[in-house]
Amino acid sequence: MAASASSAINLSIKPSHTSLSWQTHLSSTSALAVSPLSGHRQYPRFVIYAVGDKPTVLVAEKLGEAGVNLLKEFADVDCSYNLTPEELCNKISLCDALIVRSGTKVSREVFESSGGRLKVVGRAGVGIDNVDLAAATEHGCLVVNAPTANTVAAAEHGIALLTAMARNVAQADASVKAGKWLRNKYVGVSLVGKTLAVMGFGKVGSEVARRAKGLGMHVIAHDPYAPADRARAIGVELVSFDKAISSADFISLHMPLTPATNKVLNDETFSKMKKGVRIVNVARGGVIDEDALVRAFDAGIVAQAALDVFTVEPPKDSKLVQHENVTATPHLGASTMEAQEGVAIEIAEAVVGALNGELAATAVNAPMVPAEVLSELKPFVALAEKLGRLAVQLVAGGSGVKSVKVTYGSARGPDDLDTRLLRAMITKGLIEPISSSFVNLVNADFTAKQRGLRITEQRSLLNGSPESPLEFIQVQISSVESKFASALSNSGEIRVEGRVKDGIPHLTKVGSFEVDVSLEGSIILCRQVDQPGMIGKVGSILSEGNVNVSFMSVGRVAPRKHAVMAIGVDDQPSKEILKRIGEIPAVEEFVYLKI
Ligand SMILES: NC(=O)c1ccc[n+]([C@@H]2O[C@H](COP(=O)([O-])OP(=O)(O)OC[C@H]3O[C@@H](n4cnc5c(N)ncnc54)[C@H](O)[C@@H]3O)[C@@H](O)[C@H]2O)c1
Ligand SMILES: O=C(O)[C@H](O)COP(=O)(O)O
Repeated sequence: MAASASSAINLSIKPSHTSLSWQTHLSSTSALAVSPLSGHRQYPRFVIYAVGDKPTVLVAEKLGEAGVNLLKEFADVDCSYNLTPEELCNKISLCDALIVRSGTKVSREVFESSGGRLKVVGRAGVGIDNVDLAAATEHGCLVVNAPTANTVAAAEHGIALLTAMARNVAQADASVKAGKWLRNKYVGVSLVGKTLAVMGFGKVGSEVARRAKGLGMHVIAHDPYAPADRARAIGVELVSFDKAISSADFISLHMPLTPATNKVLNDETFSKMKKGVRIVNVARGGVIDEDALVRAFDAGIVAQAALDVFTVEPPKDSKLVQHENVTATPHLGASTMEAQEGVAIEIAEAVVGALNGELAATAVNAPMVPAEVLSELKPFVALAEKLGRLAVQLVAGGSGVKSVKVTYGSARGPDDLDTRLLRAMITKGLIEPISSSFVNLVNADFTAKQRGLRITEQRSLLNGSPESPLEFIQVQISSVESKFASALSNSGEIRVEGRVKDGIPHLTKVGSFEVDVSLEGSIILCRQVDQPGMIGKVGSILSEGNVNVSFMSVGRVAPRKHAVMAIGVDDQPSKEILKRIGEIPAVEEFVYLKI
């Protein structure tokens, strides 16, 4: 049995194709999108996460009863509140999903302690600043949130704080209860005609703006990412940061806590504000430099502040909380009966869906793939993974699998084919057979980058009908040796190509040889001198070994020259059977591949 042979057919893109290419240097975050969607969407079942018989869900903070009941229909539910970080780390290796609110830090240690079992973190609310998203992604753990159910509650609390602060409600209440009657001390300020700057014009910010307009305020907003037409529709002018803070009588904060918004109100920005400005914060404590706010009170810049959120919660020995011009609430923005019920249902549905293998509409660290795109790509997703598995099993040595080129043959325009899912599944197929990594849509790009695997994607634009999203997928691995030399293209890469036929993935090219074998079970690839009786010889050896053949096809260079036989088998042939195939005189090389 010889080790190699040269390929006689040159695989090239057909003359009718034009070639269009783009390259994706994979990074851990570039392909990930924060969900722009709100509300519930049903995605088709699409198993990406390993699912046990009955998963265990740890609910680490109080969750509305309806949500807990929904979880119980599907999973074993462990409601354990007030866990220390150590207790959480100890428990987590027994859990498939974790549900938290803002009071639990889901740190890198939590993911590391999970031993790979934790597949979903559900944040029963909006802010995900308490979840280490990078660590979640690296560990292939999906993070979902419940972004819509508490919007109105937070906006109402913002308005409650705004009006209570302006009329000293909390301070006056405390003094009356202390037996005092200080009518002159607690003279307030009016809201009507005053300028309110809404910082962060998202879901909560725009609801606050709407309500403040109803109170007769002049509302402006700052949000670098908000669409101007949404602001216009509510009658709000979008302005620069400096204009917003310098012209406002009241400032209400509604942006997420990010590196860009961390301590965005600080000594410098307080110094630009009008004297006597009043500040409301129902977003995140970290957007205000709390020491600078105390200094701004002392300097007479800020007259009052109403704060629902703090850098550290609960705040410890805080000069700020004790300040007489501060109205404080213990992170109550989302705490209405209605919001908590809604959030509990929203997160329970998202977590159950994710454990069932659905792609969550509220995924925070995975690409959002619309339902219709998913359903048409589904057979190609299976093909992509199988081609990755086949290609990597053909590698015999060389400099390691470092550079992989994927070509998608499609009649669709470049903007019409979302390849993130396909790329993730090819990556899964390439990496899982040669490592202990568990690769899914969440961590595929990250895992590839970690392993130094560069995947470039290229489109071969075909002339045919754009009805089907794809005609073929081709996977090429460069700078490696192959254990089946016929799998090498003329330019020396391992090359496999497949198509979907009647919904079933097929291998249609190996190196330069055209074959046609369905990618089910396993495959024997065998190169031989093309001569009569070869199919019979191999077939009878397999049948003597009780190996069922599901599919067989032969691709050849020319009659009586070299041919590659692809044989689909349902059962694993014994070593003895494989040896006997190799001993057939006309067989030049062969390989058995598990798909
Ligand atoms: N206190 C509570 O209980 C409570 C309840 C709900 C939400 N929240 C918090 O309120 C905030 C807003 O929630 P949401 O549901 O409206 O989120 P959202 O994502 O709908 O809106 C946030 C907005 O902030 C904008 N933004 C981002 N960076 C900005 C920047 N540098 N400057 C100005 N704007 C910026 C975004 O473009 C977006 O429009 C979050 O921090 C959330 O955690 C708190
Ligand atoms: O981001 C949020 O949704 C709010 O801050 C609510 O947080 P909570 O769920 O801890 O009340």
